[in-house]
This record gives sequence, structure tokens and C-alpha cells, in this order.
Amino acid sequence: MGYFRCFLCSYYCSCFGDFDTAFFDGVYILGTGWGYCSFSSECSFVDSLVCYFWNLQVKIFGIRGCCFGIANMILVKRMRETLYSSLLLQDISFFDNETVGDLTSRLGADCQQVSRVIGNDLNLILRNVLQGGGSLIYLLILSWPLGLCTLVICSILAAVMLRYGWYQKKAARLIQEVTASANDVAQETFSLIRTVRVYGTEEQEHGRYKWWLGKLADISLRQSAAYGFWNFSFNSLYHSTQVIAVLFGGMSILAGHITAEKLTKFILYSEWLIYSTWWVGDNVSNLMQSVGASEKVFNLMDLSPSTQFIAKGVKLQSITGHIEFVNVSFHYPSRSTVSVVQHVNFVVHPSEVVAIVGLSGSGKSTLVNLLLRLYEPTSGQILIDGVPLKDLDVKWWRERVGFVGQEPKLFRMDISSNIRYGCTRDVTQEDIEWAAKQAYAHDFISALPNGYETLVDDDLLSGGQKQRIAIARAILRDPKILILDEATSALDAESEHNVKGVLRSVRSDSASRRSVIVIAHRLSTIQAADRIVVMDRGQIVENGSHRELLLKDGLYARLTRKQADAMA
Ligand SMILES: Nc1ncnc2c1ncn2[C@@H]1O[C@H](COP(=O)(O)OP(=O)(O)OP(=O)(O)O)[C@@H](O)[C@H]1O
Repeated sequence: MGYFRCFLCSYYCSCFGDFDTAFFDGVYILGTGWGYCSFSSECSFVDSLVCYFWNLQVKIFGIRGCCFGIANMILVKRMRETLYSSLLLQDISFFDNETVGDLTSRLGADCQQVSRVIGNDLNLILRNVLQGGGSLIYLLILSWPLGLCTLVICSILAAVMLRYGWYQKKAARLIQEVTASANDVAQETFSLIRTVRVYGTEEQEHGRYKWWLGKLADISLRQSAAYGFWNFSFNSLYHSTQVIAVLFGGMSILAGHITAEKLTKFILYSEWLIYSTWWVGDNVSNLMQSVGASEKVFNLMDLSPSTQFIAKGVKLQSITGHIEFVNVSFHYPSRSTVSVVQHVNFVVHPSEVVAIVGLSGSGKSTLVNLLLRLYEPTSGQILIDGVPLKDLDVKWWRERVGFVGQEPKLFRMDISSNIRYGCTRDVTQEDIEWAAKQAYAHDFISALPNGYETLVDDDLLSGGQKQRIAIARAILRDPKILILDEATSALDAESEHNVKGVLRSVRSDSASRRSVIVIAHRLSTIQAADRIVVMDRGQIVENGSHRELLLKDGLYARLTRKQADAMA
């Protein structure tokens, strides 16, 4: 019996808390964090030794903490992975509505919050519920009227805590939104630091960030006030249990209903109970905070991927490069009332070079976005070799398209890796250098201290150098369809002339010739195109060769004259 009691006591001590002193039905245990078990009159030496090792085992190996830690680590890793891949597979229009700061906050701080729930809060809640439950049972056994009084006080405490937890959840959500907005401001300012410096808007940017920090401080202030109220409630209720215990317990002793020893035990256990309630409440409010923080994370994780990635599309045996826009209209999802492209019809024949020109904002890049399937037409369709583009396997299609955009972006990696980026075939260093030579990038790359191994990012090279690397990237893919959206605007005239010749056909045999769509504002550079499509306010207004369009004397002729006048 002594062994059993001693075992229970030490197990209780080791599992439910690091108590300095614990009473259990007359057995006096000196328990510390290491589960040191003292000898009592009822425990034999062997009993105490077994209990001691049991405690040691629980504490040293920290089975419970270790399990929670591992579960937490696995879960957070999976969460981050799932969230990241869920975001990567969203439609481009999703990113039009979300900010980078917000998404990175979700991946970083928010996932960390969830980790805290799993690793700490749940663990502590479990421990304290067990400890509080044990104390309550023992209190009721000691004296049920006093036990019930303590239970009522704990219930009030629990009610205050629930309210406090609800408030914390709301505050956490607000804090997250405001933090994400502050992050956005900082991210934007640092990425546009050159513009900020040139326009001298450091103070203005500081003010913008400070405004969000002020909002954050405001919410935190209210959170602190709520915490103060909560703490006050706890202290008042905690002391009232002691007052009740001493008052009624003292009267019961005088009446001879309970002994002084029982009252001492009662006070100690009621302290345990109320502290357990406090801990549970505190952890539940943390849990609520984390739930508030993780709600958006879970919503984002639940998003289904873009239909492009779900649908199993057609992979053609070969592709000639015949592109046809059939009555295509489109509006961006974020501006559903503004039609950006209206009833567009035109054809690009295999190996043809077609230039798209027009005033700024007339919808040229939008046509390219549709061809790349970054967005789907609102009506009409695009046919590739007679097959609707939306029926093609999106990965297969993109592997066959080379694209150089207006402002090429480089990844923070070496130049070789940047040129190789997205290339699905095996390429050697010679292939990379060959592509760089074609793009007239080899000379400047070789002049860099580490040559092709030089680490670059979006800020470390000139606009023209970045364009050359992006062109080399496109050339290396050897695509059947090449799209150049102001791809050579930052090159000097000579390089532009040379690069354009290369882009039209990297190899001279006709099998390797490609269809090229080129968008350019500098009209002198597209005169040699097989055909020129002229756009105005989302519609095609002219279509023909340079000579034919000049004879028409329409928008194209007007634009050409204006550019010639400006040069003069
Ligand atoms: N992601 C977007 N969301 C909403 N509207 C957009 C988006 N991208 C472009 N637009 C709008 O669509 C219209 C056409 O833009 P687009 O970029 O196609 O013009 P563009 O002819 O290529 O102009 P530029 O010659 O200046 O590059 C513009 O009015 C622009 O504001």
C-alpha cells in the first residue's frame, strides 16, 4: 500500500508539475523537478527508489515534452510546405489582390504562432487540466461544501477567462493585419529605396511606417488593459478562496467538523486548483490568439489550386507555331467593369515575326499575358496549331514558349543559374556561354570578378545587362514561340540590332525557325517585322506590313511621323 501511494504521489508530482511540496492522503512527499521522493513512515526504501527512478525517467527523457516538440516540428514544417505550395499554384489574379508582405507574414510569424499552440499551449493545458481535476476531486473528498465554494469561484474565473480569450482572438487577428500592413510598407520602401532616396521621401516613408506602428501600439495597449483586468480578477478570486477557506474552515474546526491538518491540506489543494484554472485560462487565451492568427493561414491552405494545374491538358506531338486569336475579349478580375481587350482577331503564321504596337495602356502586354495563360480570356479563344490553348497542358505549353518581359527580373543566384532558370533540357556550361554570346552578354559577364559564378540579384546589374541575361535565358530554351515585350528597350542601338537578328532564328535551318511576337515602342526597330498589328484602346485598328500601314496613313503612320519628328 505504501509503495502504491508513494508511486502515485511521485507520478503525480512528476507529471503534473514541479511542486515543492505535495500531500497525498497522509503521505508526505518532497517532490522537486527531478522527482526527489523523500522517505515517509509509510514508504519503504525500495518503494522510494522505484518512485525516484520512475520520476527520473519521466523528467530526464521528458517524454511528453519531447513528443509535443517533435509533433510541433513536423506539423509546422508540413504547414509551411502546404501553404507555400498552395500559394504557388494560385491564379495570377490571386496575387493581384494580395500583398507580398501579407503572404510572407502568413508563412513566417503566423505558422510560428501555430507552432506555439502545439508545442506549448496544448501541452500546458493538458497538464493543468489533469492537475486541477485531481485537486478538485481531493478537495471534494476533504470537505464537499468548501470544495463546492472553490469550484464556484473557479467557474467565475473560467467565465472571465473565456471572455478574455475571445478578446485575445479578436486582438490577434487585428494585430496580424496591422503587422502585415506595416511589413508591406517596409518591404515596399526597401525595394524602392533608390526612388525614396532620389525624391527625398525618407521622412514621409518613416511617417507611413510609424502610423502603422501607432495602430499596433494602440491595439497592444488595449490588450494590456484587458490583461490587467484579467489579472485583477484572478487575484481577487484567488484571495477570496483563501478567505473563504480560512473563515469557513476555521469555523468548521471550532465546530469539530474537520481537523487543522485537513484545513492546511485544503488550502494547499485549493491553491493548486485555482492556479491550474489560471494556467488553463492563460493558455486557452494564448490558444485563442493563435487560432485568430492561424485562421487566415488555414483558409489559404484550403484554397484549391488554379484549374490550369488540375486539368490534364493535351500535349501535341509537335508544334509549328501557328497562333490565332479568335474574337478574344478580356477584363482583369480586379477591374471587372473595364474591358481591356475587345474582340481581338489576328493570326501569327509559323516562323512569322509579328509586331504589336500602340499607345501605352492599349492592351499589348495583356495579349501576351493571355497567350502565356497568366489569365484566361473572358470570351473568345486562342488557338495553337488549331487546338484551343485552354485545352493544352499548361506546363507543356510554357516549355515551348520563350518570354522576355519589359523589366526582366533576376533571382538571387549566380549568372549561370539565372540563364539556366526554367530550362527543362540538360544544358552544359558551354551551352550557357553560347546563349550568353548570342545575347551579347558574354563580354560583360566575363569581365565580372567571378564571371558566370557571380552572384546577382535584381539590383546588382544595369537594366541592359539584365535584359541580355533574360534574352540568353530565352535563347537557351530554344522555344518554338518567342515573345518579346519591350525586351530590348534598354539595349544600345547596335546591340539591339544584333540581338534581334539572333532572336528571330538562333540556328539557320528552317526546322528551328520560330514564330516571334514582338512589342516595341521604338517603331524603327520593328519595321522589318513580317506584319505589324496596331492596337488602340483594346482593339486592333490596323494590320499589315510597315509599307502598307504607311500607305494607309492611319494611327501607325501618325505614330511613326511623331517619333521621327521627336528624333529630329
Ligand atoms: N493586373 C492588372 N489588373 C488590372 N488592370 C490591369 C492589370 N494590368 C494591366 N492593367 C490595365 O490594363 C490596361 C492595358 O494594360 P497593358 O499593360 O496591356 O497595356 P500596354 O499596351 O502593354 O501598355 P505599355 O505599352 O505601357 O506597356 C491598362 O489600362 C492597365 O491599367
